Amino acid sequence: MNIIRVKDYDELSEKACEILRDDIKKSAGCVLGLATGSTPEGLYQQLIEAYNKGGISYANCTTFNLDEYVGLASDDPNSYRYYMDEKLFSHIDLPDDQAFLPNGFAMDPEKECRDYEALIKDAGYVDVQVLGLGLNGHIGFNEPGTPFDSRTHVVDLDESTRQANARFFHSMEDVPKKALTMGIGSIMESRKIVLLVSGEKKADAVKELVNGEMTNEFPASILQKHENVILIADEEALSKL
Ligand SMILES: O=P(O)(O)OC[C@H]1O[C@](O)(CO)[C@@H](O)[C@@H]1O
Repeated sequence: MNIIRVKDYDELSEKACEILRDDIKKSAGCVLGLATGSTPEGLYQQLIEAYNKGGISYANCTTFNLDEYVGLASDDPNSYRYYMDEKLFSHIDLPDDQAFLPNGFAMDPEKECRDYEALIKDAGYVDVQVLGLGLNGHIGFNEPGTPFDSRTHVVDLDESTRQANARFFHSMEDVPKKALTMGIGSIMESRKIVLLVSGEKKADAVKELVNGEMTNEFPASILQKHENVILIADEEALSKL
């Protein structure tokens, strides 16, 4: 794992933007894997700024997001589709029909998961996947105990994950109990992974990620096995290494 140490969150966002921008420029048909949560927000802002300066186009890119809550419509401000539209898609020239997220409102969620896998395969798999890190080591919504070879699937969210995300909802009861997520096996097929971690509260998780044993009780530990992972982390997140 290649670790890039940065001073703070702003530098983390700039560094991640540089990497993605170079990949997008290198391959016009770049397939991007995208994440939600608080951590990539700065990256998306940077990407918008870079786009506004010119010289970069998403017209031939395809994007696949990691996950989506079950039961939230795309116009629900807490859905990840809404998040992506607001924070990135509506500001760049990525065509709507090239931006994919699992449909949390699908009538048949299992079929939706199979179809999502097929779409990723048809696109030639993900070139560069952006990832955040959950406090319990989750990647996407793959909670502890998820098999390393899992494909896109429906998950019951951990109570700790629901609590961590409750800040976005009116009350704890409003936080969905299920989600659709790309599996760990699906994530591992990405050619390159850019993992973003910021802040002191993630320091224990980073220590486990880098020095812990590889176990599905800490899903992100599988990344030790991937040949092309770049961890961009700030000083606080790296403070326990
Ligand atoms: O960046 P945050 O908000 O700390 O979230 C970390 C991870 O948790 C999730 O938000 C899911 O709980 C992921 O989407 C994200 O990668």
